[in-house]
Amino acid sequence: MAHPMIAPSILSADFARLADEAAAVAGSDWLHVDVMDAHFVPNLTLGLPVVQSLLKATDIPLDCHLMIDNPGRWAPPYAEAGAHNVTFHAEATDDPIAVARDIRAAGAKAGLSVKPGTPIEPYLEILKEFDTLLVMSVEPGFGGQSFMPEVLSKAAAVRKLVDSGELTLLVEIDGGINVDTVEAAAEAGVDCFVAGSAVYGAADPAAAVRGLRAQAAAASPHLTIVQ
Ligand SMILES: O=C(CO)[C@@H](O)[C@H](O)COP(=O)(O)O
Repeated sequence: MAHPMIAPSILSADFARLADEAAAVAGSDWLHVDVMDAHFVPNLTLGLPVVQSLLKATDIPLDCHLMIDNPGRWAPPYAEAGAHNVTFHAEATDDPIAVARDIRAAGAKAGLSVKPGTPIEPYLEILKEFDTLLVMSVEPGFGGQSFMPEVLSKAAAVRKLVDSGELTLLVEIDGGINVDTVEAAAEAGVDCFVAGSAVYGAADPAAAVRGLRAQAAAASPHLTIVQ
């Protein structure tokens, strides 16, 4: 049994008030931080200095999702800074194992992310080097897009390997997660749900987090809320 983890994405928050926006989602399991470089994805967000400041402003573990080229160069400093998770894209490097090992050696959990069109089969063998698999359910780059249900087969395939004891990692999903989609993701075997607009667009973001967690727990036999 796993606790359904909710990770609000600050991409949908007010960047001028990040400390307050982190406080607004108290009770979240992780705070998802989208780092975009305008090369790997067609958008530019924030980098290491903002993450260093956020680390001082919140106790919520930071789940840094690097949508950047050359993660081998840029990922370890996020781990050294104190990020809980540092996730990079399979499509951005020829040597994901080396990047994962560097992240872990620097003290963080290592995550591998795949775009919607990237198959998971070529990466199954190396997932033992990772603590999380982040399945993108929208094209990375922007919040507020529609959920792509066709990616759920990837989450389900990895869930099977976790349940059979062949792998130990968390299955995370990112993009278009809201009250209409969270249950399908939970049924597919997701452990951790990133939600941007569904949380920060809500009148009460902390209540939205609790609501998504309760929906996920109710939808899947592998999830139960740990208080
Ligand atoms: O990584 C990304 C987008 O590239 C996500 O983290 C989005 O920020 C999720 O936003 P919503 O789809 O939940 O609005």
